[in-house]
This record gives sequence, C-alpha cells and structure tokens, in this order.
Amino acid sequence: MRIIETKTYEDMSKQAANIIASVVTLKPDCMLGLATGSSPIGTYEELVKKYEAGELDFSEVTTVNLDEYKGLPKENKQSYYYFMHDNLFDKVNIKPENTHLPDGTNLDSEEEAARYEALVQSLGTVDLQLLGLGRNGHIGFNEPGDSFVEPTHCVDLKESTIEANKRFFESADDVPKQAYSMGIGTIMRAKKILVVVSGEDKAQALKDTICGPISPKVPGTILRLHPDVTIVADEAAMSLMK
Ligand SMILES: N[C@@H]1[C@@H](O)[C@H](O)[C@@H](COP(=O)(O)O)O[C@@H]1O
Repeated sequence: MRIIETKTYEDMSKQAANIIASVVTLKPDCMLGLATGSSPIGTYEELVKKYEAGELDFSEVTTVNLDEYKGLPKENKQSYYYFMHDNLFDKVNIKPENTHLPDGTNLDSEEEAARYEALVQSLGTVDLQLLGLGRNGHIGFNEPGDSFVEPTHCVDLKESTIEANKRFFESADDVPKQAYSMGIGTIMRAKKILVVVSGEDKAQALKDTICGPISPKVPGTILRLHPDVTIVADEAAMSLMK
C-alpha cells in the first residue's frame, strides 16, 4: 500500500488525476472503475482540464461505477448516474455507451445485482478502480458488517451513511435507504486501486483502514490485501497518523 500525503484537497485531486491520466495514456482502451461522493469531484475536474488541454483522450475508455442508489431515476440530481454525467461524462469525449452504472430504477434487487456483476465481469478487468472512503470505513456502499460480501449486491444503508449523505438531499428522509454496490470481490479484482481521502471527518476511518485489524467491521481494511493500492490523502485526513 502506497500512501501519498498532500497538503490540500486540490493537491490530492491533482495527484489522483495524474495517476488516472497515466493509466489512460498507457492504455487508451482501459477500463476505469469510478466512484462518486465529494472526494473524487476535484479529481474529475482535473481530468476534464487535462482533456480540454488536449492531454487526454477518453474515446476508447470504458467505465464501470461502483454503486447507485436504489429507486432513484437517472434524472434525479442525487442519482450517481446524474453525478457522473454532470462531473465527467458530459465534459469529455467518452462514448455514453461505454459508461456503466448499476440501474437504480430496477427494483428487483437480485436481478439487478446479478445483471451488473455479470456485466462488469464480461467487460474484462478493471485497470484502475477509484475509491472514496466512507466515514465508517465503507468502500463503494460496502457497509461495516460481520462478513465481506463478494459480488455486487443490494445494501441496506447504515444510519450513519444516511446521515453523512443527507447533505446532498433536502432531508435525511429523502436519502434512499438502499443502494446497489459492487462487492468487495468485484472491487478487489481491479489491477490497481486508487483511494482519495480528504478532511478531518475521515481521519479515524483512514487510520483504521491503514493500521487497524483487517475486518469487515471496517471494509476499507481489506485493501491491505491488494497488491497495488495507492491512497492519496490530504493533511486533515492524515491527522491521526502522526
Ligand atoms: N457510496 C459513496 C462512496 O462511494 C463514497 O466513497 C462515500 C464517501 O463520500 P464522500 O466522498 O462524499 O465523503 O460516500 C458514499 O457513500
């Protein structure tokens, strides 16, 4: 596990975008696993800048996203579909048909989880998976639990996650209670994993992820078993590591 500490969120975003850009440059038809949340927004901004400067070409890139709220239509501004289009897909030359997310409008959980898992596997190996880290150490929407769930599945969101994510909604009642998420197995099959972590409210989760016992109680700890993980974290997120 490689840990890069940066001074600010902006520096974190630049470093992360450079790592992603090098993957795309070396392999123009790569498959990227993408994440949502506030942590990767700056990374996407930097990637858009590189695209606009003519430094990056997404025309052959395929993407698979980690997760999606169950029950939110694509045009809902809080859907991860909307987020990805707003922050990246509509701003670069990626082909819409090469971008994939779980379908939040499919209310048949088993069917959707199986469809998405099969789709991701059929597309090949994810060259780089981008991740954020939840305040409780979750990755994707793999919440703390008694065991690691391997494939894509439907998750009951924890109260603390609903609380953390309510800032994007009118109220906590509007936050969906369930989501589809790639499983730990789906995530761990990626060749490279890049985690962006920012802010003091992530410091404990980051410390537990790096130093705590490997356990499904802190899902991010599983990343220590992956051969190629880079964490880019700002000073505030690293504050408990001193
Ligand atoms: N499903 C997402 C995760 O993929 C994300 O990593 C996490 C942290 O979000 P943020 O970056 O906004 O703190 O929140 C959500 O629950």
